[in-house]
Amino acid sequence: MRKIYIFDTTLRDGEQSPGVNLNTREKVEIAHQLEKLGVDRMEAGFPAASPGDLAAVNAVARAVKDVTVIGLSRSREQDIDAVRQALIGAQDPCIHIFLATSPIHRKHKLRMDKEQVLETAQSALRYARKYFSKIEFSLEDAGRTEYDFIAQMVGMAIKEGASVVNIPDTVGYLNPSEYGAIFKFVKENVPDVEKIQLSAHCHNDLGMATANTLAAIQNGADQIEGTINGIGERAGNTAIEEIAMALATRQSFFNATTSLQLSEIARTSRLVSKLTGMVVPGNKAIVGANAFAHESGIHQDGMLKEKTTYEIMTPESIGLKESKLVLGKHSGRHAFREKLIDLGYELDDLQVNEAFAKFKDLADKKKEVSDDDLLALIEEKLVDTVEVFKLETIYVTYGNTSVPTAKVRIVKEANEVLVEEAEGNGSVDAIYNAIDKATLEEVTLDDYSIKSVSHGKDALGEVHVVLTQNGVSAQGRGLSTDILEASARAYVDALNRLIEKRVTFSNRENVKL
Ligand SMILES: CC(=O)SCCNC(=O)CCNC(=O)[C@H](O)C(C)(C)COP(=O)(O)OP(=O)(O)OC[C@H]1O[C@@H](n2cnc3c(N)ncnc32)[C@H](O)[C@@H]1OP(=O)(O)O
Ligand SMILES: CC(C)C(=O)C(=O)O
Repeated sequence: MRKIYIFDTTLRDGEQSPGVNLNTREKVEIAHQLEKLGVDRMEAGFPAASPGDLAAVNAVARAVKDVTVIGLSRSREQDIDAVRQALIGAQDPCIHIFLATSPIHRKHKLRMDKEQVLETAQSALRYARKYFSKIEFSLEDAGRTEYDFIAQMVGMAIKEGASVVNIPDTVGYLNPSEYGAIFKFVKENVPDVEKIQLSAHCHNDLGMATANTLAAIQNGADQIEGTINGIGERAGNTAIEEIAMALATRQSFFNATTSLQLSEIARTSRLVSKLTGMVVPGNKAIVGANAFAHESGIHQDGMLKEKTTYEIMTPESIGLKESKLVLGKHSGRHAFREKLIDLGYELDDLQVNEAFAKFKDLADKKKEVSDDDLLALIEEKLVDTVEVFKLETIYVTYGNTSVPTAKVRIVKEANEVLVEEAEGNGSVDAIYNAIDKATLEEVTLDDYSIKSVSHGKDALGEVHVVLTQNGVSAQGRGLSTDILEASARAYVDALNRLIEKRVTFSNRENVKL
């Protein structure tokens, strides 16, 4: 199996993401983690960019031991000197020199013709060769460069002592068959190409960075360049974790592997996200929060029966603990029952069905149903109370300059419909006055408390009330994503419990008689 060398440029091209600025301490922390991940080479920065970056590259060079540390340089002596200074103390230093080769860059940016580009790169390589035994040369914007000029530039770089030649798709313009074809062409047409390693470096402007990099591997690339989480200039670079997992998951197809410790991927991704401030989208391949999460009932059922139905790789392989079955409105009974078992509840079919119906109602109102929401629902369901009064609807009008009013519709003993309206000194007071009017129960409210069961704006609110009637007290509990509805439910629940107590007491007295 072919080994593909991993050139990580999180600390250079990744840092070129707008808004990202890593200080020396942060660069060193990421570098240590990249070393644990097992990258072969790491580009620590662009030393000529600023004294701060030069110092940071130097700190990385001194900090890591088992990785080649690289500094980027234009084809200019002053940049090469900055890399020399930055890599003092590195165990295995390497300079990365680049020059653009495409007609657009030649004409508008460099204002050079082909001959000048060739000579500028040649003299930079000659100068660098005096100080570095390892040199990578990049043909910036190779993706839009004429084939014959690519061949000429690669041939020159080989002659001038480059050990790696990189053929970047700098602006993410190519598709996989076009990018792969360049590698095939170079392999077949450039003399002595076997003396060097060929490298792929892709950008994600059209979302094809990973596909293009894999195409390069299939066509002979020895090294791939990329960043953790795919961060980088504009739409970013090839995500290293995607290449590593594609090669690992489809090993027999690509017949290529890396030396990465795959189980360090998740940790590395989290660290890079934290220190760069670049949040990983939930649906990002491999490292997004949803990459191993399943929400829909049919998928969850499949996962519970056999994980390979919906997972082509395991979360453990990238260092995560386990897959997640997220309960939401698309979930089914299998996953719901499994979650209840996890939470310590073994319910019979009837109880599961009742709780499931309540859960679906809640899931229609909430994006995700948390464990706390479920516990609250289940515990409410498990206590059987006789429902003399059942709250059907409430309607509240409130304005800070008007008197709050509430209208309730309550069904008594499953057949009598009670509808009443009342005012109050607040919305909850108006609701409670309307319930009193409808039920004709005379009670005093001894306690009212409210708390949030879960987090966020759509959290379930839980209201507790204590009602007293003729010296007998009962508490009630109401749950809803709306606190007024939770308040009404708690009140009606307490009324039902009071009535239950009343019936129990009178039965006891009858027995005594
Ligand atoms: C594809 C890539 O990702 S390449 C890396 C991109 N990264 C960066 O640019 C980050 C670091 N850059 C910087 O800090 C600054 O651009 C510096 C310090 C390198 C240079 O700053 P300045 O001297 O002010 O030049 P500025 O950035 O405005 O212009 C770039 C100059 O370099 C030239 N240039 C661009 N690429 C190269 C190259 N590979 N080799 C030689 N010269 C180059 C441009 O033609 C331009 O030259 P000019 O001033 O004669 O017109
Ligand atoms: C310096 C080179 C390799 C680069 O970053 C690019 O072409 O995107």
